[in-house]
Amino acid sequence: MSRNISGLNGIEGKTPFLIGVSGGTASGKTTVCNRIMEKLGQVDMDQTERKVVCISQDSFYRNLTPAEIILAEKGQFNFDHPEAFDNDLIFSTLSDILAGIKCQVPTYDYCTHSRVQGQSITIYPADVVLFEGILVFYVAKIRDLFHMKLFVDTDSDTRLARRVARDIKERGRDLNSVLNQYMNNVKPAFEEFGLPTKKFADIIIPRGADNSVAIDLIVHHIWDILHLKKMNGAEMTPASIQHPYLH
Ligand SMILES: [N-]=[N+]=N[C@@H]1[C@H](O)[C@@H](CO)O[C@H]1n1ccc(=O)[nH]c1=O
Repeated sequence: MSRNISGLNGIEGKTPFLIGVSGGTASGKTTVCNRIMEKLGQVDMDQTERKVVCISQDSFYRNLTPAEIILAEKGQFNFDHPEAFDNDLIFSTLSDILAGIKCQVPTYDYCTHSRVQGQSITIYPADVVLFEGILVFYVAKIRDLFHMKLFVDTDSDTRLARRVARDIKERGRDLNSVLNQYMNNVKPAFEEFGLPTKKFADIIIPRGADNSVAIDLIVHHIWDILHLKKMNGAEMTPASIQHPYLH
């Protein structure tokens, strides 16, 4: 989802500030991204037009083989495993985004467990790009692309309650299949693959989108970095602010 916080003006060729947002299923990753986009608009009103874009890792689920589709329809395919994603496509797409190149992102359908043929979302060059998902920090070459890494740390019982409500309401599931999938795949995969990536985060956000103090701090830091970059980057940067985005 892309949001123009003050008018469309993606800057061709400029390197966007790339933020990775990870956390367990239903931890509030997407809501945190939306709060950051909204608040950046409020903080940044006096700046030149700035474009902020949010992309989901779920858009990059790989195509399944016919046998895997059958497993998925029985709730037995592990969508929480790193190999469920097209990681090479994620890497090449984020690399294009960092080069300021317009690119396409696939459209994924949770009900058919497959990409919608012939449909994609165009991502135009932006100032800030958020990339959110359960395993965005798992693959090192992808993890190393981010200028900032956030981990949304929400209690697992809260996440399960939200997940049950969401999957029944939005993804056409029944209670038993959601709980079985959670116990057999989602929970063990998060403990084996997702939780260990918390150590790569620059900022861990307890309670997710409810934590307005953390989100305000993050938004003001993003604004400072963008503002310093606009003031011709490193030579204007106080020694106290050393950030890879500025060099
Ligand atoms: N099952 N399961 N878990 C994954 C994962 O926890 C979550 C990631 O947003 O979406 C779920 N997911 C992904 C693809 C899909 O076709 N169906 C689905 O339920």
